[in-house]
Order: sequence, then structure tokens, then C-alpha cells
Amino acid sequence: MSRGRGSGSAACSPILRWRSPVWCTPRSGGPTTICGSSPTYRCTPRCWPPWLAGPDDRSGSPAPLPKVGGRAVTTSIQDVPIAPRRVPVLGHTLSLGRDPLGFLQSLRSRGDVVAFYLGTRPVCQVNSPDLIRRVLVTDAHRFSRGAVFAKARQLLGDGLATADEPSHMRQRRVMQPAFHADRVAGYVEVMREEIAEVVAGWRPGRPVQVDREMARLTLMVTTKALFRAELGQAAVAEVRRSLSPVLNGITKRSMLPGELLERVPTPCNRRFEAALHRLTTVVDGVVDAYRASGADHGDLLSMLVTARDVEPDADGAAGPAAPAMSDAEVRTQVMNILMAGTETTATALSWVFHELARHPEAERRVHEEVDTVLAGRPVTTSDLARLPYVDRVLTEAIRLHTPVWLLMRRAVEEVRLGDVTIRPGTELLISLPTLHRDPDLFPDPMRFDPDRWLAPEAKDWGRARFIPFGAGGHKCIGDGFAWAELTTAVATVCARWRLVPVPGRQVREVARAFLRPNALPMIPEPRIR
Ligand code: HEM
Repeated sequence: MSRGRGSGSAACSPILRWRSPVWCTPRSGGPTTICGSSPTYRCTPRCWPPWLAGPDDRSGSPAPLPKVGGRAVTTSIQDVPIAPRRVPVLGHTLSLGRDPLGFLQSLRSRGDVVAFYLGTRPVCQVNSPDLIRRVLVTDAHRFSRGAVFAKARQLLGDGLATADEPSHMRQRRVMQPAFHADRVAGYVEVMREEIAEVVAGWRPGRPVQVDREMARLTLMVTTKALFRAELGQAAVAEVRRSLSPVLNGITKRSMLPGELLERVPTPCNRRFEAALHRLTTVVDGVVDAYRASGADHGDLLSMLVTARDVEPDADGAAGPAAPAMSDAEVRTQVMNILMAGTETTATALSWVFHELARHPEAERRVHEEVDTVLAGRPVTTSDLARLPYVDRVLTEAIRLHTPVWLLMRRAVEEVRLGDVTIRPGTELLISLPTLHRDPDLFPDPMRFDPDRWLAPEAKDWGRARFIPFGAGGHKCIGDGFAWAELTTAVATVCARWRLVPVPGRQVREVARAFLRPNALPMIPEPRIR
């Protein structure tokens, strides 16, 4: 089917998503202001393109190019429509660098699959929801994760967020229980306490940088959920100090061609290496201590340390259980979760408060619902499913400002997508804002309208047209955790505070590792009830 309509069975209802099974899809095999009423969303280009000269994700060497008459050719996309205004040598790099979101969205009307060039290297953007589903879900075995992940894997190790098959499937099986809905429910108290601690520092009328506050908040929540035991507290402080420089360093390095520049002992490289060393040392120390104590602290790290892997035998029956991960593997997983689970949720929360401030009626309804359900007491796990309007606000904010804005894959075999043939080695790109802002899928897409999720057909949208957490075997393992955290944070903050924009400050989308606001200064005002 060509692009335009998703169909078929429902995935997870947006309202119940926070407690839905995390693996709910089958597997196989110049800046523009966005304050006020401007409907135009563009972003400030930075860090682009991260995968330009990345190595092949499986072998660590460049992807093999197809050969014609014994000579390598630079294109493997002969029958794919090509974006206009390609410049010799540079390809479309400048257009993309000037306005990444605008450029990618401009490709939507040109076909289900459209190619553009980064320098001389083709990348195919997949626009049709049904073809996206094939790439991520039904034909996923024909694709690997692509060059960006290869770089991250070099720096972080082969963890869940970076691994390819078959290693990925084993890791997923071992990690899944730590993110089971029952386990996530147990983290809500930690989440609420950490959120309350951050908010306790706010003073009426004194501006706070909401984006930074949310980054602090999600880091506190993730580290507490990871290392709940007392012995983890020193580690928590060190992680908080080192994580940000490590994240920034990885983003920068994923853009560098080759490894030469990384080896030059510049102050920047030295800071990155020192922070990475501190982070790995402290995580190693905690893993040792957890291993030695053997106790279950009810946190993620306990789950990872005590995990046993039961490999199915040839008949599919359970084989003998064995320790699932070495200490080095546990450390890699911890690092992966810290990287994947903090800025994503922080970015989503920032956009939620930004949109609430711009839509007083939505804000009023959130306050009304929170007051009715909580009646002045702290939020609990059972409240999360009783906040349907908050749920719709979160869903709509994440549709409009999808934090993970690019998914990348690389074809490992020839595959036919609609009318075009994708050759092995071709990089594919799925631009989630292009999908989530498609007027054929979401009428008046730039309008923040939480009630669009009341439409009866909305329950099917999670199948193909609304996939902020991805889909298929790599679907976000932390989606339930993130949803619980988002709901708890919004309910806790909105029970006491309104966040009002600082007058005259413009908020822009910045397409870095995540699609985040450039800055979000806001003024906390105590609510008068
Ligand atoms: C609003 C918050 C979040 C968003 C929007 C988000 C989005 C995503 C997306 C789109 C993917 C799929 C990437 C791909 O297909 O290439 C993903 C994967 C992943 N996410 Fe999240 N995420 C969020 C929060 C979290 C949290 C809180 C955690 C952990 C505590 C987490 C851990 C992971 C991991 C480990 C993966 C890799 C899964 C795999 O490949 O099996 N994420 N996330």
C-alpha cells in the first residue's frame, strides 16, 4: 500500500501505553521560532550528519559498494527518486545542514522512498507508514542498525541499545524482565521522590531552566532506579558529574570521519576520556559490590547482576539456566541505559511543559484532572491509569516534538520496498517528525490537539503512523518506564506549580542527538486552588 494510511490491529492504546507489554510487536528474523502561534517548525542544525563517514555496522569496515564491470559504483539506488537540487560532490549536505527537519519533510511529497546524497553517499528516506513497518518489523531481518550505532558501539560496547543480531536478541531476552510492567510499577515511588526533590528547589517567580531541570530530574530518576542500594549513592553523584560530558563526546565523535581526530590529545578529547574513565570505573565498582553482596535491592542493577539466561534448545524447550552476563557486559548495559534513558525523557518533558504554557485550556484541564484524581496527595502507581487527559497531552506533545527524530537502518540484502529496489549496503532513514507531522495522517498536524487521540481509530495509530518509541525487535525497552516517569512528573509538578514562559524568550527546536529545545527558561508560579 502506498503512503497515507495505517491499518490493521491495534498496538498499544496511548492511554495504557505506560503499562503495556514493552515487546508488543512481532519480530521476524536560519532557525524558526516556535513560540506564539507560528505553525512553522524548523530547527537549528547542529551535529549533522552524524553517520556521514561511519564504518559498516557489522564488520567495522566501509559498506561494500556494488560492482559493475568490475568497478565499484557510487550508487545502489538506480530506481529511487532523488531529491532535487543535488550539488556535485556535496550532494544535499548543505540543504540538510541548513534545516534538517524542513529538508527531510520536503521529501515526503516526492514518494514512498526518496534518496538524497550526503556527499557522494546515498541515503534513502522511507516515507510510507507501511514501508516503515516493513523495515522495522516484518522485514527487520533484512536490515542491520546502520553506521551511527556502529560508532556508538565502539565507544560504549555491545549493549542492548547498540547491538545487532544475534547478540541483540540474547541481550533483549535477558534484560526484558527488568522492564516488566510490575517492575516498573515498583519504581514509581522512587520517581515521585526524586521529582519532588528537584521541584522543592523552585522558588515562586524565580526563573528555572526547565530543559536543564528536566535533564537533572530524569538523571536522578534513572540513577536511583538503577542503583537503589545505599552503597550506590557515591556512584550516583559521580554518574551525575560524568554522564553529560560522555554523552556530548559520543555525539561529537559519531560525526567525525575515522578515528584520527579522536586520538589527538586536545583538551576536549582529554575531558571526554577522563569522564568516560570515571564513569566506567564507578559503574564497575558498583557492579562488583552488587555481585559480592548477592542481595536483590529491587533495582535494575540487581536484576542485571542476578539475571540468568535460559537458552531455548532446538525444540524450543527451556535449556539450563546460566549467569546471563559478565561484569563487563553488565557495565555496558548500565551505560547503554544511562545514555538511552535520560535525555530522551527529559526532552519529552520539556516539550510537554512548553506546550502546556502555550495552551491555557489544556493546562486548565490537566490541573483539573490532577486535582480530582490526587486530591492533594502524592501520585501513586494506581493513579497513572486514572489520568487520561494527562496521557493525551503527553502523547500529543511527543507526536509534535518526537525526541528520537531519526531511525537508521542498513540493508544487508536486496529488498524491494514498494516500487524500488534497495541494494545491500544502502543506508535507510526514517524521519519520525516527517511521519508524525504528515497532514494525511494527522489533520492540521502542527496544531497541539490532545483530543485528536479521542478518535476511535486512534487506537490503531500506534501500529504504523505513530511510533515515537520505534517498532519491532528494537522497540524501546524503556517505553513503560518512560511513560510512568513522564506521567508522575507532570502530575507532581502540575499539582503545585504552573510554569510560565519568560517573556521575550524564543524557543527553537534543535536537532542534535535528540530533538530538543534550544533553551527553555520558565517561571514557576505556585498554583492557587
Ligand atoms: C520519552 C522517552 C523515550 C523515547 C522517545 C525513546 C525512544 C526510543 C526509540 C525510538 C528507540 C528505537 C531505536 C531504533 O529502533 O533504532 C529506543 C530504543 C531503546 N531505548 Fe528508548 N526512548 C525513551 C526512553 C527510554 C528509557 C527511559 C530507557 C531506559 C531506562 C530507554 C532505553 C532504550 C533502549 C535500551 C533501547 C534499545 C532497545 C533495543 O534495541 O532493543 N529508552 N528508544
